[in-house]
Amino acid sequence: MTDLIDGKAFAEGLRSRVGELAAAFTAQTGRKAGLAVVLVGEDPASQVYVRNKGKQTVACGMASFEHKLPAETSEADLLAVVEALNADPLVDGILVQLPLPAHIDEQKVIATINPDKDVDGFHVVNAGRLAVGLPGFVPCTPLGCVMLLKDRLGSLSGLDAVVIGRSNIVGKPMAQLLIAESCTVTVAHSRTKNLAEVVRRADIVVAAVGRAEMVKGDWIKPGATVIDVGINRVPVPASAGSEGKTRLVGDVDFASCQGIAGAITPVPGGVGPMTIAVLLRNTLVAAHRNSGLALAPDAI
Ligand SMILES: NC(=O)C1=CN([C@@H]2O[C@H](COP(=O)(O)OP(=O)(O)OC[C@H]3O[C@@H](n4cnc5c(N)ncnc54)[C@H](OP(=O)(O)O)[C@@H]3O)[C@@H](O)[C@H]2O)C=CC1
Ligand SMILES: Nc1nc(=O)c2c([nH]1)NC[C@@H]1CN(c3ccc(C(=O)N[C@@H](CCC(=O)O)C(=O)O)cc3)C=[N+]21
Repeated sequence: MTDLIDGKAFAEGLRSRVGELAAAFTAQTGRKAGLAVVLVGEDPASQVYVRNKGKQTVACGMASFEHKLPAETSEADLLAVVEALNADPLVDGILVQLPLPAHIDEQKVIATINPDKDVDGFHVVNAGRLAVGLPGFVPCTPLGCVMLLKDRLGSLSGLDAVVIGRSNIVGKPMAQLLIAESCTVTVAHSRTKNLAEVVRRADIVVAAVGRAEMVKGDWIKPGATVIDVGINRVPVPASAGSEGKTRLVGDVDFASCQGIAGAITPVPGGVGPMTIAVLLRNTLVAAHRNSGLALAPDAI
């Protein structure tokens, strides 16, 4: 039997702990922890994310500041918005939605965010801290994946992990976190030879590819734990009344993994909700640090 890893339920629990600590923060400081989200243009994936995030930030007792800028916004204007947020004492965390329009240099924008407000963990300072094992902000999606893995498996020590994807926001930090958990980590990507065979060695498979249902059940070692990071919107197969409708699927072919994987995250309801819950957690950690308040490392 393949167990379902209920990211939605786990994320709800995480958000309720964040909510309690956010209320305590407000009682102590007389203000709410604040998260600013900057969205440039109308990328559909980012819009899904912003919609869920805004609601959940407020539901956790934190302040949400949304800055929606037109797609034609210049790089200089965006950098000025980020600098204003860096200087704003009510803003603890800053998230600039990626991808940005092609005329804006993403690295330049990320480099402008104060690393102490970089709740996405994308700034080179935080990437470097993660690489050398210093405390800092860790990217939300991979951290959420590790939380689910540890909840399911306990210690990850000595397990073989294959991460498919090597992006700066998911694949690379995911590999760093799994190394820190003492997994033996393989990072696969578009040039990997015999991908199915590589994946078949893994006790843990993390798919972050951006290709709908690419990873098949017969690539999975029986009993392996499968974490599907993919968020792909695909058309519903043609039938009466379904014209123009879409649904979300992951990078893993969920149906063919049934009866083979030991456990698997669904899409939706798996990693996506964890990303937002960890973002709120990181914002609360930032609020404490930026106010000089202590927060036990294992408090959330
Ligand atoms: N659930 C969540 O909260 C989040 C979900 N996502 C989703 O996760 C997925 C990955 O996102 P992201 O890392 O930003 O994507 P990127 O497009 O930045 O990276 C994709 C990676 O997959 C690799 N890849 C592409 N095609 C293949 C292939 N055929 N075989 C093996 N590897 C391949 C690429 O290799 P190469 O480097 O060689 O090009 C690249 O390293 C997407 O579906 C995205 O929507 C992203 C962020 C958050
Ligand atoms: N700076 C930055 N940081 C990000 O973390 C970031 C980003 N930019 N750009 C876009 C991607 C994508 N991403 C998602 C997070 C949650 C869901 C999510 O909540 N998904 C729900 C489904 C939502 C629905 O029903 O449509 C789920 O999987 O259950 C989706 C997508 C974060 N990203």
